[in-house]
Amino acid sequence: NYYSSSSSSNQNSPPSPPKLAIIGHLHKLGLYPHRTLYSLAKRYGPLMLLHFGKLPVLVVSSAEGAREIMKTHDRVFASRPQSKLYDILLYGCKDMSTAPYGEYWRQIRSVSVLHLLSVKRVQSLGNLRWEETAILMEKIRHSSSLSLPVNLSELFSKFTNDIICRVSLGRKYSEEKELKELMREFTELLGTFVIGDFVPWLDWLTRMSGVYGRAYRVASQYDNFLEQVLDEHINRRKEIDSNDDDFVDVLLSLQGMIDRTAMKALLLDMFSGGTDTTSTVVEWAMTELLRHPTVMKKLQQETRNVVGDTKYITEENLAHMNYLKAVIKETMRLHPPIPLLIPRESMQDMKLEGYNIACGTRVIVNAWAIARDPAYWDQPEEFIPERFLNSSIDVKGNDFELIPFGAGRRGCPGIVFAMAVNELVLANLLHQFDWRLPSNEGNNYLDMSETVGITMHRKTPLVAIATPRK
Ligand code: HEM
Repeated sequence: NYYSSSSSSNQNSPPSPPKLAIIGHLHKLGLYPHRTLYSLAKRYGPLMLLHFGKLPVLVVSSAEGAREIMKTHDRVFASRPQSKLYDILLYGCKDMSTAPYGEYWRQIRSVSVLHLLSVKRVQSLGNLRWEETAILMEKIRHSSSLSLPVNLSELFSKFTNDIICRVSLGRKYSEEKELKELMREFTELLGTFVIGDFVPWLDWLTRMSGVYGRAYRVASQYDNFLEQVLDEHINRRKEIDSNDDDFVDVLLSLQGMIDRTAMKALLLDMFSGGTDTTSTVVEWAMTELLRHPTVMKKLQQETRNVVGDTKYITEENLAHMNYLKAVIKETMRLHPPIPLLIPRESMQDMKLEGYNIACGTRVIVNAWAIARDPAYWDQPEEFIPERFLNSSIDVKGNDFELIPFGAGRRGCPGIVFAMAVNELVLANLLHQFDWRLPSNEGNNYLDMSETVGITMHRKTPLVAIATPRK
């Protein structure tokens, strides 16, 4: 018998499904871990203990549980699990998102929050967002004038990548094919599952597969690129005294507070944390709007009410668009870009709701499951933005039934940045164009399959036809 039985009584651990001898519960994860873990949680409860290899993993699937982890005991659960692949790709986990809890993390986080991602800093990037949004709208107008369908997934991905590149590095790199390929490979590697992290003696399987070799190559190529960017900026800074500093300029001005490796690692965070996440929100929002024409009409009505016949929506206009905000929240409820958030790790033995949780336990919060739990949401599977109109629930990490950005001291520091982009682009897409699917089969035929890497996006690209609004 390869299975050992449920260990709910084991030293008073949380309930646990039967597991296999060596790999524990790893075989249970399947292609869509957020879905399989949700099904398991329905059976074993909102605090469930799994084992990945020998490693204990606490899976949290209720808002109350999430509050315990990310608020009540936030400090205990404020570390991140280490992985050999992250070590290779992220300068020995010198970036913010994978750095273990401690003085180094605290320092780079406070520097970034203050200088790179603050409300003031994000506001100062308004012109840049505006220019890139205008370019995106122009591309759509062009396709529309030729009666061509628009590949929205591709456009959104390029749009957010261009914004992040301009903001962080000072210019776009999307025409540089090699770099684009490098970024794609980097993201793919970050999302790769490595068995050796859980069952060390099976690490040879990963080595054999060539993943580590690829990671070393990608890390070295990326390092060359970032070194070049840093040098270019240092030389340029000597020549001109520019007012529109990009992130690299800001980081260089902080020399002494952070070193060169930290700078490069933080730049990698911007790409891995900021690009795909932001574009998938717009991608899923447009998907849901195409499936719900009445919601789309209502949103278009709102933009009309606010700006009338004026062609563009500006950032000042957004403050008056409550329905737009509700549409974005509802999109993030049903399609959180990182459905299982980024895992945490506990730093001491403790008791949680009567259960013993050992130091070093990995914690997965299933934000996807919580956001569709009928205990908190009416008609949870339906896309109904109206539910947010007379509600104070927000995505900022205070309402634990909706935590697409996580919460607490390790919660996402890019939230203001991401929301500013999402709101502006979605408002303009709807204000400037009418949208329909290319086929005449009706909106219910729109493929809703997901893929999961680091982020959860559409499996097939979203293609739609735009007509400029009169
Ligand atoms: C819609 C867009 C985004 C979503 C859904 C998102 C989601 C998340 C989530 C779930 C976490 C983990 C939170 C936790 O452990 O509690 C996180 C962390 C992080 N995010 Fe975001 N993010 C987004 C955009 C951005 C942007 C635009 C940036 C930067 C430009 C960014 C940078 C980071 C960083 C650096 C961390 C690690 C923080 C730490 O460990 O201290 N994110 N994000």
